[in-house]
This record gives sequence, structure tokens and C-alpha cells, in this order.
Amino acid sequence: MFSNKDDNKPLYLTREDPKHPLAAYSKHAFELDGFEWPSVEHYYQAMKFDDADYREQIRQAAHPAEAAKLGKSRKHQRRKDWKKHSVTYMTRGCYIKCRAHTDVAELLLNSGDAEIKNTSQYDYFWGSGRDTRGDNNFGKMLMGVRKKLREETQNSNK
Ligand SMILES: Nc1nc(O)c(N)c(N[C@@H]2O[C@H](COP(=O)(O)O)[C@@H](O)[C@H]2O)n1
Repeated sequence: MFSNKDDNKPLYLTREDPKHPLAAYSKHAFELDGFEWPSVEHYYQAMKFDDADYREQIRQAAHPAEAAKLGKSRKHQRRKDWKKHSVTYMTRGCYIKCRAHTDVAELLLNSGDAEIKNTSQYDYFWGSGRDTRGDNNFGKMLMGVRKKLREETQNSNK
């Protein structure tokens, strides 16, 4: 359904699509930094905060969208250096999810060298924005994870 094997057309997705295995909202649990995270979105949003209780509240959110809502809270102090590290945390979450779920890693690897585009219309940072001129950092991050997974696969076959 999601595969575009042998087809170098761009792979389109949104970070917020819970049905797409490569989206941050997909419910593929993984363990990282000593906790089990229900989705990449849960991990990413929790890492914005130093307050361990609030991080735990986000981790236990019933849905990735709820985790995202909690992550936008102005009542809780966000880490001051967050913007400097946000892409790193998103990358870590997606990479570890792929390591924990071989079917998700396979889907990513099977996209070959196709460009990956996050088509979120209102997000010019993670997505391509309404006019496709956005930074597409979510798509770029997935392409980086794909490169790393491919190198690891090649090294393990040597
Ligand atoms: N400029 C910029 N730098 C970052 O490091 C960011 N994470 C963002 N995010 C933008 O703000 C919206 C909500 O933030 P997160 O989803 O929590 O990143 C998001 O939609 C981006 O547009 N911006």
C-alpha cells in the first residue's frame, strides 16, 4: 500500500498521518532513553521539556495528536536550547523506530533514492508548506535515516 519500490517518484506523506508507517504519528512503539514510547511524536514532544513529570504525562498521552497538543503548552517551560536540537530528537526517534520495526525500515529502504516530501500545508519547517517552498525538514530527516540504514545493511553484508 505504501511501497514505491523500483519507482523513483517522490514519496509523499505527512508527519501527522497515523496510518502511514513512516509518519511521526504512526503507532510503532520503541524503547529509547530508558522508556517505552508509543510513537515518535510522543518522544519528540516529551523531549522539549526538562520537567520529568510533564515528560511522563506526554509519554502517556492516548494519541500522538494529544502528545503534540501537550508539547505546545505555554504553561510549561520548554528547554531553552530546543530549536537547536529539535531535528536531532526527531531523527533519533525515527531511526530507533526503524531499528525496532524491520517492516518500517524495509518500507523506507524500498523507497530507493526517491525524494521524500512532507506535504503538510501549513508547516514550512517540517513540511513543504502550501506553496511547496517550505524546508521539508521531516522529509530530509527521513532521507538521512534511510541513508544510515542502507549503510548499516551494506556493512553487515560485507
Ligand atoms: N523554525 C523552527 N525550528 C525548529 O527547530 C522547529 N521545531 C520548528 N517548528 C515549527 O513550529 C511548529 C510546532 O513545532 P514542532 O512541531 O514542535 O516542531 C511546527 O509545525 C514547525 O512549523 N520551527
